Amino acid sequence: MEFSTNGDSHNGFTKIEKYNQDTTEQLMFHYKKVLELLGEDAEREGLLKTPLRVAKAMQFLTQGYHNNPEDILKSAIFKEDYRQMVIVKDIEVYSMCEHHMLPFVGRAHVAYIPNGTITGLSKIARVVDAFARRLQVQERLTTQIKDCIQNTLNPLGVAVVIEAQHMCMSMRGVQKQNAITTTSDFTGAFEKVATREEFIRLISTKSNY
Ligand SMILES: Nc1nc2c(ncn2[C@@H]2O[C@H](COP(=O)(O)OP(=O)(O)OP(=O)(O)O)[C@@H](O)[C@H]2O)c(=O)[nH]1
Ligand SMILES: [Zn+2]
Repeated sequence: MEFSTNGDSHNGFTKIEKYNQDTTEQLMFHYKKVLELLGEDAEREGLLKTPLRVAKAMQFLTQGYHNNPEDILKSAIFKEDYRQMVIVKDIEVYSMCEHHMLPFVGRAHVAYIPNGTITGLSKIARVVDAFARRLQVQERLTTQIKDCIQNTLNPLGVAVVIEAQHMCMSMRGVQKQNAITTTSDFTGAFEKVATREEFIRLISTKSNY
């Protein structure tokens, strides 16, 4: 898959400028059919470029299949004797539920306790993105982030909490506008109640920044 970026940041996201041509053309073909099956006139002016736009959007939203999260973490590992909790909280999550291919959106809070090595803070958020930008269920997303950090950094423990709202539950189906789903997974030191409670307390505190 050819993905490249021009480094242009657009609303905080890097704009992808190049897509795999064959994949894009096939997606365009099928999305044009989807428009027609939904009762639209795919030839009307406003929809002419829609199959292309959707083809690009869907590749953007699933680009995580082409990222290797373990390599992301390994690209910035530093020896450091800090052995306390490191928490990156309020990481925006934009993912797609694998059942309806509708978004679920929320925040991830990730912590680990280093065991001789630390990783670049941004890499934690990049790992979240690499797993979120796929068709997912929130439970698997939570566990994959935890396993990746545990297996790559080998820290004393990892904790991941994700809070998210699922569009398939609000826009359609049961139509509950305010339901938030929380998932969590822990390893090592976070199995201890006191450590886990410290993590929960720290992610619940409002920052003044
Ligand atoms: N466990 C879990 N379920 C999810 C997630 N995202 C969506 N779902 C659920 O996936 C389920 C799919 O259920 P089905 O009965 O097969 O699909 P459906 O008929 O469209 O169900 P409704 O949404 O209840 O209308 C629904 O209950 C969704 O709420 C997720 O991340 N985790
Ligand atoms: Zn869904």
